[in-house]
Amino acid sequence: MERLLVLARHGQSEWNLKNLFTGWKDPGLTELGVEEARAAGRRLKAKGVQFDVAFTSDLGRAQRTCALILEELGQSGLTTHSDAALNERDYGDLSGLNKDDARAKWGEEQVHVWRRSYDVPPPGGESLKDTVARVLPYTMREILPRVMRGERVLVAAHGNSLRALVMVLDGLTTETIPGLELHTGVPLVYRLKDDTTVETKDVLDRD
Ligand SMILES: O=C(O)[C@@H](CO)OP(=O)(O)O
Repeated sequence: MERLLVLARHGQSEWNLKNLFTGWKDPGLTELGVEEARAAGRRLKAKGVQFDVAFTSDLGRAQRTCALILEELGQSGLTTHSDAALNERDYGDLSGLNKDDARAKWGEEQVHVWRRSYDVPPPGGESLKDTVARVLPYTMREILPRVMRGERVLVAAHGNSLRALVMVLDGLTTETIPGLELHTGVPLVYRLKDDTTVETKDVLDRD
């Protein structure tokens, strides 16, 4: 039995392009972001991938990416569950601020810690640990059981909400997770063993 789980970060958003902290704000995709999402769908199609169900967040950039991937696969209208549990990490008071301005104000190191550390939240926002605390229970309850009974699952979400999942799947630690970056529109194709550990992982990177 194939236990297929594909994770895809949304395509470039308007605030990614402007280098703004986004979190729970809800900007749309740029034209490049739309193309990134379609290209991700085409790369999955070239691998012969089809899905039985999809999951995404309550934010439009992820939902649109999910729909564009499915459209490229000829699977528009596939059952898709949206849930805030898969939302990007909340950047709190940093939301809407320019990342370079933030570095100038608080320093490179502090901004890197807020962006990539495990347990240090940005002011008024969520740490990755806080994000794991909502992504993981939802995944264990709603997504993993489907994968384990052979449903082919797509999860179209966000850089940090997917880092929460990749941390667990790849066995990363609080020391190694800061080094993990997920790129826009690059699907991670996981096949799991019957004990839920990872059998294979393919990164369908841009050519
Ligand atoms: O601003 C955000 O919400 C995230 C993802 O775009 O940014 P970062 O990669 O800096 O965590």
